[in-house]
Amino acid sequence: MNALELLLTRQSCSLLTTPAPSSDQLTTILTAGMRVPDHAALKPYHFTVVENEGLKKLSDIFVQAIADEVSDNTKLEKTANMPFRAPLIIVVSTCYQEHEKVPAHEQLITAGCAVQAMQMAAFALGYGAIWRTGELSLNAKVKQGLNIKVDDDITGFLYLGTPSKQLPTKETKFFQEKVSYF
Ligand SMILES: Cc1cc2nc3c(=O)[nH]c(=O)nc-3n(C[C@H](O)[C@H](O)[C@H](O)COP(=O)(O)O)c2cc1C
Repeated sequence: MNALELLLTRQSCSLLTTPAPSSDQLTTILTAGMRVPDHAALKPYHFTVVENEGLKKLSDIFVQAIADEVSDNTKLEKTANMPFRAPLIIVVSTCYQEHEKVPAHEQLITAGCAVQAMQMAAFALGYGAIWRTGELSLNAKVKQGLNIKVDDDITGFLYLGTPSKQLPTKETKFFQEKVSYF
């Protein structure tokens, strides 16, 4: 797949199964994540790779994070199952740094670019992926369980794996309504 084909046809896939990217492929994906636009080269992100027993650990963290507020078993079960929607998850979080020229929102954007870059690398390798956040990404107990500082942000849970179903190609979104010429 060439670069333009990737950019013009990419789409997320939420139906993911094994195999996950191999160790070498994961290296490629993480390396792509490091190659993002980054003002002052702060590397204001962290990647937590969740696989194998890590998926169960993440599931436990999710459930414990909401257990005090939620008693509905269906919701608890749904939450427990979330990490098992893919064989590999990369949690991308920020590592905000004080910098006179680089405000926090720019650092968040860089971390977001890393999610996108890793998703694109996964697509180029023939895998599917979807970027998720949701209320758990804002939950302090989830951050604590993942060793993420409470003042940092979880930019995304990038779910990765092999598409279990070929989804129809989405229609092209036309740029005309979003572009003006000055
Ligand atoms: C920051 C961010 C957070 C997102 N969070 C979720 C989410 O929690 N759940 C979800 O189903 N999709 C989420 N999405 C959307 C999907 O990643 C995906 O972009 C969307 O389903 C549209 O599919 P497409 O990428 O094929 O256009 C999020 C996207 C972004 C950029």
